[in-house]
Amino acid sequence: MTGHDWGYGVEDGPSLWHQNYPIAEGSRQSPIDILPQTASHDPSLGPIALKYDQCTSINIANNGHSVVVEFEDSDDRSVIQGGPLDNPYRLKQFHFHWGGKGCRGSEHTVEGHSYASELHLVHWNAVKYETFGEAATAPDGLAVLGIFLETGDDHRWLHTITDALYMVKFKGSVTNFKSFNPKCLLPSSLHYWTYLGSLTTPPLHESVTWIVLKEPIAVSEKQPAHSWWIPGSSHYGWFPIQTSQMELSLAFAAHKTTASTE
Ligand SMILES: NS(=O)(=O)c1ccc(C(=O)N2CCc3cc(O)c(O)cc3[C@@H]2c2ccccc2)cc1
Ligand SMILES: [Zn+2]
Repeated sequence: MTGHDWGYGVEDGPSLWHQNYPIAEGSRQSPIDILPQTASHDPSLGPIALKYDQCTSINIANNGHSVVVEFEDSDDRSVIQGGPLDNPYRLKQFHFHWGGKGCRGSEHTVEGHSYASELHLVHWNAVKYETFGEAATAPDGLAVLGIFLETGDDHRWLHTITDALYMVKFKGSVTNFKSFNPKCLLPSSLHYWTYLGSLTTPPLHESVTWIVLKEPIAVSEKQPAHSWWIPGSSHYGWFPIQTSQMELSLAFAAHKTTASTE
């Protein structure tokens, strides 16, 4: 998996990915434009359940396409279940899709409306598959929870992540990022749309059950106040950087409360 044969530029962007990844022209490719009026209500779909209490984040890394927070996934301590899923799926990582300077970067759209950004919490089916890599190629291997980010009030905890971005400026950099619980990134409602789709980046495997929350979370204009290119990344990673450089341990020390989710 070379990280530099695709990107978001003119020479290597999404419209060209099919050259190296023919599945780009497959039958269940993501992202999509979500049309709530035509989405069929499926009464057999129950609520999704997130068990993130014993979350163990390990590190934050810049893989050249995005900044990813990895989790310990050796057991079922952090899982998503319910909704369209037949069994629990383990949290593996989360990452964001930000837009270019001043442009809106969500991957999914709702009736053509783009959001400022989109958070993806990536989970894998450890009941049926031995490893994440194996699950990532299976049609029921992954479940990704998509959460839209909209500009609005200052998000109390997002600064913890944006402050950490200083540590992973360059592609391939990794830094410790312990005890971050993504529960604080959830909106108050877990109402969702769901469909069978794919990874939104190469290798574009058609292995994702998408669960996209209807309610966005708010990030303040201040948070993406200025953004900058992540040197060394093939992706114009316009990540919001806070002016206040808070000590990461200090931010986590404050981070003992977990958001309540219904
Ligand atoms: N946006 S998304 O659909 O939620 C998504 C989910 C997972 C992954 C992921 O884990 N990938 C794909 C991209 C990638 C790039 C790398 O440089 C890398 O080292 C790993 C990955 C992994 C991946 C690679 C190969 C098979 C499966 C996953 C990427 C995107
Ligand atoms: Zn993603």
